[in-house]
Amino acid sequence: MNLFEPEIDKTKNHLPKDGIVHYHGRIFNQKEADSFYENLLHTIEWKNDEAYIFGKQYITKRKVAWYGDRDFEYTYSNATKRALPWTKELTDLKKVIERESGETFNSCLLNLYHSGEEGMAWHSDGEKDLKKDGAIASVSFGAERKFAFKHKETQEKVEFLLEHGSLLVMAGTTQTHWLHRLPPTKLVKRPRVNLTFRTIVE
Ligand SMILES: O=C(O)CCC(=O)C(=O)O
Ligand SMILES: [Fe+2]
Repeated sequence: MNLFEPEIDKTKNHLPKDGIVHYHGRIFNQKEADSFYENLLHTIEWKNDEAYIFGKQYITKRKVAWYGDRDFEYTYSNATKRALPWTKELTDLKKVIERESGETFNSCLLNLYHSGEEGMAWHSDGEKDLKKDGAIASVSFGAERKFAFKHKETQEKVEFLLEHGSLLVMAGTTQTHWLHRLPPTKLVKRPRVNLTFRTIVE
């Protein structure tokens, strides 16, 4: 037992109702996490995201990339994207995440936030291409950032600090009843890479 780091209960549901969120904490040690972080920054085909809102095109500062088992098409914010084939590191990472979470995934959306000024607004990942109530595994590398859930009716909030090399799993009816966001902050200057492993239905 480590007396200095609090034990994390990976089986604890952090949502009080209407969904399941498990936080596994840091599942990679410092060296492994540093290595994935550097590797992902340099090997992923990062692109600025585009969204169409009321027909007007917006380009995000945050960069994104999408990988999958096949060249899936995936639509959100009225823009259609096509998945790239898994890289060696993503395949390795996916295996570890599937073992740790007990779930399987066929695609991954990656986000690169250059600093705390970039975040993601309240949303849920309930697009029609996604498996209904399918688990989403969120892996974080780089700067530690706050991550929040808000219940769609009661506005109840649950917050996390997503650490370097950590895993958070959203499951059950989480996307139906809860929103989540990555709040922007002036306090964080370093980049963060996030991967969300998902299941697309064909
Ligand atoms: O960066 C994060 O931690 C969350 C990303 C997210 O919610 C998404 O890609 O749908
Ligand atoms: Fe999301």
